[in-house]
Amino acid sequence: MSDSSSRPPATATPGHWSFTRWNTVGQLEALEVNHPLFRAVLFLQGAQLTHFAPADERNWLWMSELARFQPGRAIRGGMPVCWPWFGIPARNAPEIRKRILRDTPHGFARTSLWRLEDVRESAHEVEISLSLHANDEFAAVWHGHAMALITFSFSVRGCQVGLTTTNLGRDPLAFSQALHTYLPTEDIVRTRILGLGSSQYIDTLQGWQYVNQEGPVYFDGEVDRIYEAGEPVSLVTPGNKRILNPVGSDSTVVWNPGPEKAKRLSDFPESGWQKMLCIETANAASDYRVLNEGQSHTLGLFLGRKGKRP
Ligand SMILES: O=P(O)(O)OC[C@H]1O[C@H](O)[C@H](O)[C@@H](O)[C@@H]1O
Repeated sequence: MSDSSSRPPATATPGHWSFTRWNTVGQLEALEVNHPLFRAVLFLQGAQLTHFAPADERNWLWMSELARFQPGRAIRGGMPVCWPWFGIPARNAPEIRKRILRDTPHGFARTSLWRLEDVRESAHEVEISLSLHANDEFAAVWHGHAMALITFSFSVRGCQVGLTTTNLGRDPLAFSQALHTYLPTEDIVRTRILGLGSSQYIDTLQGWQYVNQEGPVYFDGEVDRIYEAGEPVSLVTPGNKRILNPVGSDSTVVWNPGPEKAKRLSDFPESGWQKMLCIETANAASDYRVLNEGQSHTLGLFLGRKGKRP
């Protein structure tokens, strides 16, 4: 269900662009970028990217065929923004937990309406910025005052994302977060991640104990790990090689629900776990951040082809 037009939704700043237009998908507004060199789809809800690919290539992001596009409902797939906390509140540091008033995972940014700040287009690149002002409007959910500004830069080389958090409150702000990238694979058991080989991880499925990673990460069933590493990683699937270079991150979450959890997940096909995985560029577990009044921190990533740099 999609209605393409260049008419902005009532809440958005109008703009005149060559490659970017408004599109309604289900009940949500999205910006659709159809540049001669690449295509992208970015939702105002959650500032969630659901599609990025160079022209004539398939989506570099995995999207659930059961995803629903409804106000207040997390979109299953693409690149959800987990902010201002990652994971379940109970597993966050006390300074983060004390600000959380509703027991929902991954914060409220992914289900909130972001504001379009800017669209900048050129012959080689399109940049889109959106903001979320977390103030009294979120007082029932979270106690704090902060601004999130996210910028996506799309080019034929790949997709760059920068999420800057600024503490607008007086007290120190502790927060955790992730750019929760869903990636496709042709076959999860023939998929591996390189670059995490000399780190340790928290295995959330084994009582949150620390485990040393040796060699590439392989998948054979459910995987849910927080690596204490912010190094560039490579994803090698039977058909593709991608790189994911983090910025401002010292933790990387690797997740695949496996066959049992797949049945319990919302908007997720039962066999979907065989065709996807998540590599989440994060500030999670002990890598959470604290900002004093007026300070900012940027978490970012570059998703590209292996062997090519931004
Ligand atoms: O179902 P969601 O709230 O979107 O969470 C999906 C997944 O996100 C992260 O990767 C967590 O580590 C997982 O434990 C969780 O299942």
